[in-house]
Amino acid sequence: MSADMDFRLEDIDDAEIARRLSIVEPLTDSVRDLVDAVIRTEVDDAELIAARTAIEAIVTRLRARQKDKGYGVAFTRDFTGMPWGNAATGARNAVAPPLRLSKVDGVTRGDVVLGAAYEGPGGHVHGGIAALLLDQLVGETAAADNMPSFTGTLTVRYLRPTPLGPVTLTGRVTGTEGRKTFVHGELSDADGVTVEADAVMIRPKSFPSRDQISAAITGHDTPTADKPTP
Ligand SMILES: CCCCCCCCCCCC(=O)SCCNC(=O)CCNC(=O)[C@H](O)C(C)(C)COP(=O)(O)OP(=O)(O)OC[C@H]1O[C@@H](n2cnc3c(N)ncnc32)[C@H](O)[C@@H]1OP(=O)(O)O
Repeated sequence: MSADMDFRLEDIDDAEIARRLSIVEPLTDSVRDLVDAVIRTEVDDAELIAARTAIEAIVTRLRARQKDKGYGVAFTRDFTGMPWGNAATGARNAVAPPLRLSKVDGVTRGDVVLGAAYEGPGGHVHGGIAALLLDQLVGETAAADNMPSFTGTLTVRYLRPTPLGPVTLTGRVTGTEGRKTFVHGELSDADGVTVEADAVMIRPKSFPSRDQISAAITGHDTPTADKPTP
């Protein structure tokens, strides 16, 4: 991970974050609903074509103003991260299931319902989706002070198929060694663990420090990442 990662300042407070989320999260939910409806609908071809026309009109409206590339990661001045485009948990990303992870007493945990959009084997969760969620889980578990580590190695064991429906994710740090953090993660259904993962998370030597990022987003410097982190 290098210096050209997209960090930027959003000079807003918690109330403004909440206000923005109150607008975009329902929009993202509606798009998830749309994806689910397209998969499961049994309406006739004329209805499908009419739906496509309506969706294309909405896409044109949204593209009236848009970013050049991805959403990037915005930070407030007090270093609250807003990774709203994130593929696993982004608040503006309808590809991501509506997963929110939180850390309590060293255990990261989250609950989410995986519907038709996440199917692999019939009626069951796609293995890549399980790996995606576990990767995010181990990432957030290893993150300290909102500074991410990156996945070096992720070993995933599929113990039994995971039925579509509600699942729980739990992760905990099992050890640290220099810039490496070892994390164990589990994805479970109501009957227990279906997929487990062990990860080596690494704080890259070329990653800018929190101070460098802070300076970059407030316009005093750029996160050149020349100086290795200790
Ligand atoms: C808003 C807030 C959000 C906060 C929350 C954000 C959550 C985001 C979660 C998403 C997680 C992701 O998907 S991250 C994206 C997927 N991952 C990536 O793209 C990573 C790509 N790879 C890299 O960038 C790099 O290769 C690194 C960072 C993995 C390692 O680079 P490095 O820093 O130069 O490492 P290096 O000095 O060579 O090695 C350091 C130590 O790690 C070991 N090591 C090196 N590579 C590996 C490896 N792949 N697997 C295991 N171990 C490794 C070495 O043997 C050494 O051990 P020793 O000699 O010290 O014992």
